[in-house]
Amino acid sequence: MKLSPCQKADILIESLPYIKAFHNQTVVIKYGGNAMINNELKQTVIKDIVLMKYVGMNPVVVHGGGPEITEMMQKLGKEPQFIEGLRVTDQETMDITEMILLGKINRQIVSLINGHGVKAIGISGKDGNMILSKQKDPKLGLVGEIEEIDTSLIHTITDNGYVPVISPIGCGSQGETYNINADEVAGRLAAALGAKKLILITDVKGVMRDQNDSSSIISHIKTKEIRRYIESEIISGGMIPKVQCCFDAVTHGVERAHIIDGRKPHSILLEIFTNEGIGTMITN
Ligand SMILES: Nc1ncnc2c1ncn2[C@@H]1O[C@H](COP(=O)(O)OP(=O)(O)O)[C@@H](O)[C@H]1O
Ligand SMILES: CC(=O)N[C@@H](CCC(=O)OP(=O)(O)O)C(=O)O
Repeated sequence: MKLSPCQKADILIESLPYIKAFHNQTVVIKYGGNAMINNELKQTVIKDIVLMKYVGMNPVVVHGGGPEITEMMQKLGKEPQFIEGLRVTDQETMDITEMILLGKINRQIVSLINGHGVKAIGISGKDGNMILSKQKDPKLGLVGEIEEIDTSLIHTITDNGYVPVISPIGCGSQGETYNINADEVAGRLAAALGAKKLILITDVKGVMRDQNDSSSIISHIKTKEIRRYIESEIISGGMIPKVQCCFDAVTHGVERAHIIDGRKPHSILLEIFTNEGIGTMITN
């Protein structure tokens, strides 16, 4: 369907209230590894982030990369093991994780954003001692739990017009390196930055009552309902850290958190610039 110039102008005008509401506001976007399925879709996600920056918003990107870490571990003959969605991380796994997240995926996202004329800077939670962490549970090895986030480096980056791209790696008080679930980093960071919105991009339509039935999507969840959904096992596996991080964010001042489908082209724009919204919205 080809739009007339007037129809195109109408669409732009429709987005005006959203552009106004989000002007100078921080939006934390967590780009999950499962949603990085092909280069074309990656480009649409990146273009949405670039557009947000050009229209005056302040996007902060936290990326995952679980599937690529798993692939590299298997190539190197290591069997990945997860407990409640978290990767059991020995020293060798930590080295692989840092190499893939910061050395590969972070660099790729930075290059893609830079390619559109917006300047991005890639960092991990170790830079500037940003994400101070401690061991979460000895049985998980070097998996980190966030103790404190120092947002001063992010402010320095954004105040100078750059888009920060953050790998979910934390530092211990004695210089240790920790592997942190990217959803957890995004939720805590959104709260620490006082973000207006947190958007988690994944590879399902949102939270569904029945995972095999995409029409069963739950479009709005209130924080007080989350526990019931987890206890009744409607929400399980990798969706648990996601809703928990949304809970953390919206109970610490973030207005809304959204779980949306990165397989749908321009899902971020649909979420921010249209009335309908997509995926699952979580509010307090
Ligand atoms: N109620 C639910 N609705 C949708 N997905 C769910 C639900 N409960 C569990 N899941 C699982 O959560 C997964 C998303 O988490 P995860 O694989 O960790 O994504 P990501 O790599 O984007 O962080 C889905 O692929 C699905 O298998
Ligand atoms: C402790 C832990 O599990 N860390 C994650 C970090 C990457 C991540 O969270 O990636 P996704 O968002 O793509 O799942 C991992 O090692 O896979």
